[in-house]
Amino acid sequence: MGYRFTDLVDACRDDWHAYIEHDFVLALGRGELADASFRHYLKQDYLFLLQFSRAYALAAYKSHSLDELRGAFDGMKTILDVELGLHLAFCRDWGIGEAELSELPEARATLAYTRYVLDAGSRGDLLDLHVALAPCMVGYADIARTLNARSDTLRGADNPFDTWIAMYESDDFQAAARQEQAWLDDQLAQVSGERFARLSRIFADATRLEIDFWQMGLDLSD
Ligand SMILES: Cc1ncc(CN)c(N)n1
Repeated sequence: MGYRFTDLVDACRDDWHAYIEHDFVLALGRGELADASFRHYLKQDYLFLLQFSRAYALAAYKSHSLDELRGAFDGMKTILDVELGLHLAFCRDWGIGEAELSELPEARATLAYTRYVLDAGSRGDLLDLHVALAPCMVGYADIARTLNARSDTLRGADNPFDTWIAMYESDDFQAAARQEQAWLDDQLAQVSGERFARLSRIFADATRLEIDFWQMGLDLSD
C-alpha cells in the first residue's frame, strides 16, 4: 500500500493538534499573546532558522538529482529570504541588531529540536531528513490556514502579530509547503510498512519538539 504525508499526521494526530492549536498560536491569533513571549519566541526562532538553513544544506548534500537539489535550495531560500527577513525587521523595531542576536544563547528547546533534525538527517537519507523537517514547513502553513479559519482570530492592524500570520499565509510560503508535501507524497508512496513506522517516529518526535518550542515561548524558558 502507498503512504501519503497525511498518514504521518494521522499517526500522531493528538500531538499534531496540540502543535497546530497550541495556546501560544491561539493567543497570537487573537492578538492577546504577551509581548515578552512573542519576543522570546522570535529571538529563539532566529537561532532556530539559522540551524534549519544548515539542515537544508544537508538536504542538498544528500540529494541525488537536480530536482532534489532545487528542493533543498528552495527550502533554504524560503528561510533566508522570507522568514529571516521578518524576524530581523521585528528585532530592528525592538532595537536588537544582528550582532546582538548572534550572541544570544540557544534555549534548550531550540537546541533539542534543531540538533534532533540535523541528527536524523545525518544518520538517515534524504527522506528521513525531509520527514524531520516537515512539521516545520508544512506545519506553519497549516497553522496560518487554521488561524484564518477561526472566528476568534483577529486580522489587521489591531493585531500586533498580524504580519507574522501574513507571512505564513503568503503565496510564497504556502507554495513552498505544498511543494514539500507533494515531494513527501511521492516518496512515501514507495516505502514499506516497516520504513513508514520508522518515519512516523521521526515525524512524531519533530512534532513534539515543535510543541516544546511554543511552550518555551509561553514560559520564557531558556
Ligand atoms: C520552531 C519553528 N518551526 C517552524 C517554523 C517555520 N519555518 C519556524 N519558523 N520555527
